Amino acid sequence: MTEIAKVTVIGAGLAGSEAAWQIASQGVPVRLYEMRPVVKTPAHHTDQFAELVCSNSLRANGLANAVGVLKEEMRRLNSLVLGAADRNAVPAGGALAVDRDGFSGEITATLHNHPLVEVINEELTHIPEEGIVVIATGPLTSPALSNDIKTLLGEEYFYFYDAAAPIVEKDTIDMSKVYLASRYDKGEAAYLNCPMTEAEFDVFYDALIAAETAELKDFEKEIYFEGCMPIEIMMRRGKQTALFGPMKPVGLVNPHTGKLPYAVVQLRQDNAAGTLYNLVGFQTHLKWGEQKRVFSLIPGLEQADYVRYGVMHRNTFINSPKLLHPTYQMKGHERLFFAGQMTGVEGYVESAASGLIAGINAARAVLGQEGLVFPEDTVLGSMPAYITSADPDHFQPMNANFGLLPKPEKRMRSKREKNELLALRALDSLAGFAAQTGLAYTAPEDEEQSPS
Ligand SMILES: Cc1cc2nc3c(=O)[nH]c(=O)nc-3n(C[C@H](O)[C@H](O)[C@H](O)COP(=O)(O)OP(=O)(O)OC[C@H]3O[C@@H](n4cnc5c(N)ncnc54)[C@H](O)[C@@H]3O)c2cc1C
Repeated sequence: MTEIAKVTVIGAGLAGSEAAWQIASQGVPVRLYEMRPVVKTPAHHTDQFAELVCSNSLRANGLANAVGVLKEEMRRLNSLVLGAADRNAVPAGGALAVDRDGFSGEITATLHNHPLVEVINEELTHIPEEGIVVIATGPLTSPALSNDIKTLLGEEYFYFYDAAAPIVEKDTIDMSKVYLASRYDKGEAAYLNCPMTEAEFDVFYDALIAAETAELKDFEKEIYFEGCMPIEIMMRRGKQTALFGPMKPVGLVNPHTGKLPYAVVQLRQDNAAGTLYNLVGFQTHLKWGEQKRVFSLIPGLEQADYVRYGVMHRNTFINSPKLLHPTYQMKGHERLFFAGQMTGVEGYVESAASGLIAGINAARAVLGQEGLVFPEDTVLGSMPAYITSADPDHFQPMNANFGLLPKPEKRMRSKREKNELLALRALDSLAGFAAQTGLAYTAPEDEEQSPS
């Protein structure tokens, strides 16, 4: 019998651990490289796999929230990370929070004890030149490997920090107050514009410069020197600065009044489906609650729902819209897979979810099977669909959210009903996909017993 080739997984974080598990679960051997504790990162404290570097919460657990649906999908596909999280859960209301040592300890032991997993505690400084490789080295990828990846991808497609503006759901914008226009009517009217009077701008300005900001970690302080300025810092330099910058009204006559507004906040379409819009130039370091409070002073955004708040933090990630297939394979280098935060998915669960898909597909590549593109109406599939189809010129990482899923066929009365429908549709779609592709799938007990 011919020996099955080993897959190399680099990084035993949330994504790499899940990827290694999924590969080994398909009978394919894995060589898993983890540099800790030999080489440390600025945020990890232990030598354990899948260490949670900050909060011990994996966020909402129910189906009312997209990240809850994502967890349920992962449970059904035999996820190591979700299994360990459920077994090490601590009381946290509607959230899934874990005993961090128990959680990471279980994942570490499971992989160490797996007969198909060889663990090597070593920093890889170069991408191996042969074989199938999953690169899952996370937001704090070691500098040597970062340089090697940057050389492979091209400097312009590799980023060291994430300076993202908030993103809102289009359905929650008050469309009676905003207008569609491009500056000087050039090209198609691509922006939704939120106009402000001088009095509205003054109130907004005072609230913004006094709002509370999140604390920067020491290793994140370099960010501001890379030429990226948070909106609140720009505003603190003087009231006029933003009026000549991101809030400049020139060329944006308000068709409701026939006049130029005093200031404008522009919203740019963020996904192909047109369900999400970002606040152009509003990268910010304000605390999330403060963003909701201050940005609700922008006409049209009073009731807006945020699928992602603005952030500025150290984050190694790549331009996935240019570089990746939805299988998490690199275009033109299909033996290389990327997984985790570095692909532009954001969060513990999302990182593990991308590891799950990359792992399944890496094993399939070794076995000579075609890669699987998960359906876009599952939360698992909506993430690679987003990161590989977003605008490459303004690409920023993204959390799981219902705005990434195709709209329901019929209009629902309330957002709650719409989300319920999207959640059930996602789980149905995953069950159908698993049946069709032969993916190992565990139905929940009530589904198994149902007569249909
Ligand atoms: C400071 C900080 C706080 C965060 N807090 C949260 C939070 O509270 N909630 C949340 O949902 N998300 C949070 N995130 C975002 C993100 O979800 C986590 O970083 C998550 O751990 C990403 O998973 P990952 O598998 O991509 O990377 P990681 O979990 O970081 O795993 C990458 C692994 O690769 C290893 N590695 C790196 N380079 C090499 C190399 N050259 N050779 C071998 N091994 C290597 C690292 O040691 C690490 O173990 C935070 C991120 C940061 C940076």
